[in-house]
Amino acid sequence: MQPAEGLFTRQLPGDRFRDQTDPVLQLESINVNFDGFQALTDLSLNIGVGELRCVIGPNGAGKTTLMDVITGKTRPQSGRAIYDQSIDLTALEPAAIARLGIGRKFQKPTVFEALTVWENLELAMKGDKSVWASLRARLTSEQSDRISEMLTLLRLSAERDRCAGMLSHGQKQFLEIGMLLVQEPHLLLLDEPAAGMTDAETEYSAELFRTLAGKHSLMVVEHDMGFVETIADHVTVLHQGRVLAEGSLREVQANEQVIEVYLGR
Ligand SMILES: Nc1ncnc2c1ncn2[C@@H]1O[C@H](COP(=O)(O)OP(=O)(O)OP(=O)(O)O)[C@@H](O)[C@H]1O
Repeated sequence: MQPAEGLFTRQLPGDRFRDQTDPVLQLESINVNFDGFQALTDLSLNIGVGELRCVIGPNGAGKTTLMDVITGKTRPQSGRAIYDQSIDLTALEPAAIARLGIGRKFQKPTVFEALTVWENLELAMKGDKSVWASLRARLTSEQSDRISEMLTLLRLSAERDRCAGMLSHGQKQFLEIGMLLVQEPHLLLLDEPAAGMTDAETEYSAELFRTLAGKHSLMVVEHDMGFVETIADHVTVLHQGRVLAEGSLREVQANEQVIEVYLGR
């Protein structure tokens, strides 16, 4: 079936066969063991095309390890991570996985502080060249328009010529999300994106993620339940490396085991 127009930012080989209910990512019985410590156990999880999934869980539940498996940083002892219904990510290197359209944002923003906001986006868009070669190469007018649009979306238009190091923590977080978005990812992995943001920035993050879902698939690891409540269609609760519960936030909050893990009852 043809996907809805505008659902994908760039074509993947499987696009013409799928619709929004199809998975972009299928984790199947993933096991990760670190020197005898079992960090993920038989973990299975599907993310739909255009879905916004929140992954929550107490400290040490395995959320970071899960993202590390998807991005190729950690290789599981067993299990598969099928992307685009055909590619097993567990056999690929991190750079190859990024090229397939999987972008990851870590908790701490990593922007080039000495460069301007515009230059940061320009570099991210041009990708793999060295910094100076990249900045010397001219942008096409289409690329410039795309960066301008991104600045508007991120509410950073007034900051375009400021050094990124001068931005607030929240603005740096937005800039880094923009640096991922100009690379047109299909699947975005975001680790506690609202941490350290002001209330207004958190509110805008929620609005931004809801706008991005549909066009991109998003997996958001988050501790802030208020934030999860405002963004998530679907929540997965991890505990001790396993999926403890899955469903709407209301459903998982009513789950006895989840209440026990979170509230210690
Ligand atoms: N390289 C490693 N070697 C040994 N143990 C590890 C390694 N990486 C993670 N672990 C362990 O695996 C478990 C899961 O860790 P992980 O960082 O994935 O949890 P998390 O849910 O992201 O926690 P947090 O919310 O605190 O970030 C933890 O007990 C951690 O100590």
